Amino acid sequence: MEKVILERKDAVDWVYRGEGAANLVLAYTGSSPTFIGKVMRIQKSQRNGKNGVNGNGALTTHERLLWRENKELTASPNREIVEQLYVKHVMSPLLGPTHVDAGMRVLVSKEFLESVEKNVTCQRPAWRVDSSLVDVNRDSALIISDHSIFPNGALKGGPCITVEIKPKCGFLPISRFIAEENAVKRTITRFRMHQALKLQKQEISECSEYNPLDLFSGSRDRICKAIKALYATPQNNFRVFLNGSLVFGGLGGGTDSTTVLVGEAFEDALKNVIQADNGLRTASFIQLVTETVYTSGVLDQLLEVQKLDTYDIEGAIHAYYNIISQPCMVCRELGKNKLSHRYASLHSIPLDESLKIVKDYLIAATAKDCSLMISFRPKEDGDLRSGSSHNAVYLGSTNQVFEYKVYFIDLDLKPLKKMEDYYELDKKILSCYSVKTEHKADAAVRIDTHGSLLR
Ligand SMILES: O=P(O)(O)O[C@@H]1[C@@H](OP(=O)(O)O)[C@H](OP(=O)(O)O)[C@H](O)[C@H](OP(=O)(O)O)[C@H]1OP(=O)(O)O
Ligand SMILES: Nc1ncnc2c1ncn2[C@@H]1O[C@H](COP(=O)(O)OP(=O)(O)OP(=O)(O)O)[C@@H](O)[C@H]1O
Ligand SMILES: [Zn+2]
Repeated sequence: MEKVILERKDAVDWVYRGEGAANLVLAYTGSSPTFIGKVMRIQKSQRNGKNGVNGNGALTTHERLLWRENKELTASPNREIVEQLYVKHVMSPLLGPTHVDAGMRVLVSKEFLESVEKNVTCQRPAWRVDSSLVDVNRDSALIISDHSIFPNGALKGGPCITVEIKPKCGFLPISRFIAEENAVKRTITRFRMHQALKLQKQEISECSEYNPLDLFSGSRDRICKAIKALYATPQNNFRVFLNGSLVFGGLGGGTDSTTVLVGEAFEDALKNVIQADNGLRTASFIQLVTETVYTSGVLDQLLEVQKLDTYDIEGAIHAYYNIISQPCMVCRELGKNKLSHRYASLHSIPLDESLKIVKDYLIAATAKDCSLMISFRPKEDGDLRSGSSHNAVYLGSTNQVFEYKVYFIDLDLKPLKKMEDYYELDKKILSCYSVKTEHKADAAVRIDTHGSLLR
């Protein structure tokens, strides 16, 4: 960890970049070489007093058991160090170290955090301010490379455009532990079903047409379809930054927040990057992102990690109860139901096996929730051979070559306790989706009856 301690006076150098449910991210505007080209990720606390299930402490006893093979994690004195080491020792080897920056921790004083909080409040979305605030009781924050610029600064080496994508789960589960009445999970993506629940809860105003299976398909056409859908309904799955400033998508995470620069304004923002006539740049940009996702193959690696979830929550939840040595609440509920014997086998497996099932499930959960940031800058010599540490991609429509880099962000460790929430949310998503499809089926029958009557 850096020996410096950031004090109140240092807060002015850090400006609001964005946030998610759990963290606030700031960009550096000062002149210290240690921080140039970096962002700071600060943990937040929830105003309702519940700090989610993440908590502030180190690993719980059961989590220590779960991660016992990762000595670095179990030896960590607090959650912040655990989080950083989880990225470094668990996620980075799985996703490829060239795509992950685990960051470095820096000490911060309470006054620094209080000052940062005060400075950025007016830029945060009101609903985020209402629900969370900077946790001023932490004594460190994470310093990570700013993935929305290239390492040598914002503008040196030409303009940089970055797309941030939160792809979510890219496969359909096939676990034999999925109950028959939930078979829809095998054919409809979790993303699509979750959209119905989010719509019902008014978290979004319309359902996205984005299909994660397209993005992960490995087919150029389907990847392009996915990017177009993300552009049409960005929610919290798609953002674009120009030289580190947000130019498209919602500010502050969340699913349906303010969209900045649409249509012509976005076309305009692209003008120094994409050499096409006005009105044609957005289409070329979508092509560039498509081509890069396709040729980089970076999502193949992510999909492999997501697929560590082989049991689905309907299977993994039983292993969870084995680990915490408590009566399985799920089997208890299913008690009188004849289906419960399906899960009996899971309660007689060795502890090691339960630990592996749940550990893999949680690693997969991280991979299903992370985002990737892909940055581009035009390559002046037009040479596809790299010549630098970055890869290059050719954009046919404008005859340009771009250097690009890909990084994963938000690779947080999911707390063990969240298994129960995962099970409950899965039930909610399914029940909301089933009600919706039943309504549709009813309506179809009514139309049909009506139609038949008219014939
Ligand atoms: O459960 P999901 O799929 O809704 O994912 C949650 C995300 O919702 P999303 O559907 O992507 O809008 C959610 O994102 P938002 O807050 O909606 O932007 C978080 O990423 C949450 O993770 P954590 O609790 O901060 O560790 C995510 O929780 P995890 O399931 O990854 O633990
Ligand atoms: N290394 C980085 N470089 C540039 N921008 C970043 C970086 N890390 C995060 N950001 C920006 O900050 C936003 C919030 O960060 P992050 O996703 O880590 O927050 P979170 O609270 O963990 O999110 P979630 O709601 O998914 O839990 C991101 O959506 C991204 O726009
Ligand atoms: Zn059970």
